[in-house]
Amino acid sequence: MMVTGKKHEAAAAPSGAKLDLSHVSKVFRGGQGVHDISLSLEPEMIHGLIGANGSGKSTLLSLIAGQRFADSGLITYGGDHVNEHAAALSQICLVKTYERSWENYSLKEIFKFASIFYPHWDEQLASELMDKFQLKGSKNYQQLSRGGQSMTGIIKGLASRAPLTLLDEPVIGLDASMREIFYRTLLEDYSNNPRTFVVTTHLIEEAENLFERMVYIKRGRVAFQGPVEDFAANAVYASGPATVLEKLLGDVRVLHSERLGGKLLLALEDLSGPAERRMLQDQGVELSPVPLQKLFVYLTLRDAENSQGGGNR
Ligand SMILES: Nc1ncnc2c1ncn2[C@@H]1O[C@H](COP(=O)(O)OP(=O)(O)OP(=O)(O)O)[C@@H](O)[C@H]1O
Repeated sequence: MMVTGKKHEAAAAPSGAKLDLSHVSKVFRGGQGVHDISLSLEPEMIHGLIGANGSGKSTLLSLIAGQRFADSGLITYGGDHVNEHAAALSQICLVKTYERSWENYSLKEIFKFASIFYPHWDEQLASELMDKFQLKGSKNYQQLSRGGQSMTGIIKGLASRAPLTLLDEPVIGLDASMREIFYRTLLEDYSNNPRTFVVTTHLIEEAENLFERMVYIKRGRVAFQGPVEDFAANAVYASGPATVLEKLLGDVRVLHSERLGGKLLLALEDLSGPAERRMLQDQGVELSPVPLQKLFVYLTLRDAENSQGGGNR
């Protein structure tokens, strides 16, 4: 995706602070929530936060933004405890999927409040985005479509220029062209004003090019954190003669299987190394990468099937 555009003239946001979570837990009645999460998010990167429905993404974001208190553990931003330092909070902008506190307010009022709260607010960017999304300042948040409500959140998130911006499912309800506007604007603004983003989404295929780092949450625990490439590196599609690949069916490493005539397609995790890859290729099996979205779907389905047990990821 091309990233071009002019620089906006808002006050430069201090960037580069690190977010650290140490043994953070928040457990709701029923046992769900987040459990013993330790994470360090490198500054000035776009981090993807992915996980199945109910895995704890929104809970984690609200803890980071200081909007919930953890039962245990410590969250610091630039060394300051997020629940105790108002200064740290004005540097962190959380955009929720739906903002109850915005009900009864017009967009003009919402952005006015935001401009007071966020010291690096960029009015010019906010008004450009309102034009791009064809939003009127006089409209009430509640009167907007689901997509319009997401656009309002996106404008708050981007125009806040907060050094740490947390976007919880920002593209819900947006059609394909509006999602494209969002992805392009995010990249453009990030490149002109580097800062840290954490973005959750279920549309991984679309967003994967945005992400430099990824955190994968499984049932409230961090199952993976690191570069996106590393997440997918150990999985491979193997497509070839059923007679060869059938021997692997039943192997715990098989994430997915599909028959196509006399051929079998397997998604395999953790092939033991180049020797095993060569051995399969010598028998007419083609190996290719598993797209991130597919891998996520296979892992999530396996997780749901084995919810009593536990895999590595
Ligand atoms: N206030 C609450 N009281 C009780 N349980 C809660 C509360 N908030 C969240 N939970 C539970 O905690 C778990 C994690 O919820 P959370 O909203 O963080 O998941 P999520 O990964 O954001 O899900 P989704 O992708 O569906 O938005 C879920 O099982 C949810 O039902």
